[in-house]
Amino acid sequence: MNLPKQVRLVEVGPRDGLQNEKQPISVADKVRLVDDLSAAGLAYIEVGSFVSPKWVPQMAGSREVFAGIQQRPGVTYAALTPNLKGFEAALEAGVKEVAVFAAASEAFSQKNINCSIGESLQRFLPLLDAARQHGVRVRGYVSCVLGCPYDGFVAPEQVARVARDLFAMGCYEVSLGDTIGTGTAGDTRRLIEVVGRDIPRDKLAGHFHDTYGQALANIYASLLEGVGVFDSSVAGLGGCPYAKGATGNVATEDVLYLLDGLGIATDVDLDRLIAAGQRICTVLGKENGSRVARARLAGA
Ligand SMILES: CC(C)(COP(=O)([O-])OP(=O)([O-])OC[C@H]1O[C@@H](n2cnc3c(N)ncnc32)[C@H](O)[C@@H]1OP(=O)([O-])[O-])[C@@H](O)C(=O)NCCC(=O)NCCSC(=O)C[C@@](C)(O)CC(=O)[O-]
Repeated sequence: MNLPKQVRLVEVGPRDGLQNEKQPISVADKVRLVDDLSAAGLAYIEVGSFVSPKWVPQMAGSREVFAGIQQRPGVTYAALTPNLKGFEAALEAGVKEVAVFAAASEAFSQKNINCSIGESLQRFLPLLDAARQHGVRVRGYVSCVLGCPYDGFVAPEQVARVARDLFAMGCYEVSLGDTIGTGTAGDTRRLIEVVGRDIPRDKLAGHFHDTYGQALANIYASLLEGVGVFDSSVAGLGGCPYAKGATGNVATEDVLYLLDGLGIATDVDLDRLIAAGQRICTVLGKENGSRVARARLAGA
């Protein structure tokens, strides 16, 4: 087995995990979550997004969250920005790394950011220029890489075109999002094979929602294909406001357990992570979405 020796985890819980919550979550609770995650050893945390508050009300306090967190050395605290306006707001909040997000399906692009794929890419150009000027790194996302809630099947070649454009315009890494979590390990390997013709595999990341319970299998398939960066969400929090029925991202605790079993070390303390996940679940009044956390908390 030729697995990557190191894996980088991108913790998206405070953003992807919380953006869909209907109940108000205080800035203090969001700050506590981010601080708990960094204390557990996660080195990359997506803290929030600078998007229209009419579209995603839960992320409206992102500026305050950035102001409240304890920034630990060596940890990247990132934000989602859909356009120059969002980028400028992020910059004002002191954000040092942002992510732009496109989709591989036209219908999802319209529902999520109210424009076509082509228009979204045009919007990102001035953002990437501004980011270069300010020394801000930009990550790219492609949604619906293994299926779209509106258009159904999405061809890997279409994903590859969008990913290639994001990479060519300066995104240092492209995260491939299985937004609705329908993809299988076979689909994942084919996708990486196609996208990997244009983009080095060490510049790709996997972002698997676990709606159909395939996320860990898809991560393993990605590892076999040489991808070594994965997005995950503590306690499996989340869903997507524009993908009905989608559950959260794969739980970070479950990914750690998988990696540990493969002999791939991370610097994350699983017990502290489980405590962080359980705390936010208590705040939200939700069951913990991590099977590993549930098992450990039950004494298994
Ligand atoms: C992109 C827009 C803004 C277009 O929305 P729009 O309505 O077409 O924008 P607009 O340019 O016409 O502006 C309309 C209003 O929004 C304001 N506005 C404009 N931009 C901003 C901004 N950045 N921040 C704050 N406000 C903004 C603007 O100032 C104006 O305010 P008004 O004059 O009406 O008071 C909107 O559709 C939007 O904010 N969408 C965000 C959707 C979102 O956050 N989705 C979830 C994240 S993506 C995701 O979860 C998938 C991912 C990444 O995890 C991977 C995966 O799983 O697939």
